Amino acid sequence: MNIHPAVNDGARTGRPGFSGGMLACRCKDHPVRVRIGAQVAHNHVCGCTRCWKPEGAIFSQIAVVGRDAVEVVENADKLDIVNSDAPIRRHACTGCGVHMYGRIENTDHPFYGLDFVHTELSEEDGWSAPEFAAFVSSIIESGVDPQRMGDVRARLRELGLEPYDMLSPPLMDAIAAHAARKSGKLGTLPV
Ligand SMILES: N[C@@H](CCC(=O)N[C@@H](CS)C(=O)NCC(=O)O)C(=O)O
Ligand SMILES: [Zn+2]
Ligand SMILES: [Zn+2]
Repeated sequence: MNIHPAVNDGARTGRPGFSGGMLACRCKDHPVRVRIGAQVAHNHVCGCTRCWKPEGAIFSQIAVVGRDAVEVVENADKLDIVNSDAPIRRHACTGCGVHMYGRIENTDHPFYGLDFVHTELSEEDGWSAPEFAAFVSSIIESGVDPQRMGDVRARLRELGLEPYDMLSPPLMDAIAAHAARKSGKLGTLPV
């Protein structure tokens, strides 16, 4: 089962002190290069239909990093936004189709300030390893037989990637806290 090449044989662990590296698209000529000037956080595999996946993989692998740490350093003219209406504007290479970074422009979005990147596009070792599996049920929308979902979730658990049908509890909590902060209810209900 090809969950994702970066995790199929067990994911590499991140290196303490690692502070970023270079991403490159898959074009042989004039590849787009994006410098990431920090370690990523919340690395995970995502089963949604919108995130870029390598050929044959059921999931993408995606992490976040502060937008100030993301800089396109070569062939920026090859980038185009996949869907400007999506909350995450995925900047993809028009040559090879790889998504180089996803950016949120809505300052009210709970994750504003964070960009989404695929660390597998880097040759460096040391990026934080994927920690969980998000949007797992969404793989059905890509064509996976619903009857295979038990096996997929079992395989994810075997790989140490707890499956969630949206995001992990810390990220879901961050989204809810953002909403509660806006409504003025944050922390007002004692438990
Ligand atoms: N079931 C939908 C889920 C799409 C979705 O909500 N994806 C999440 C995870 S990447 C998201 O935050 N999307 C925002 C966006 O695509 O801009 C699909 O697979 O297309
Ligand atoms: Zn390319
Ligand atoms: Zn996704």
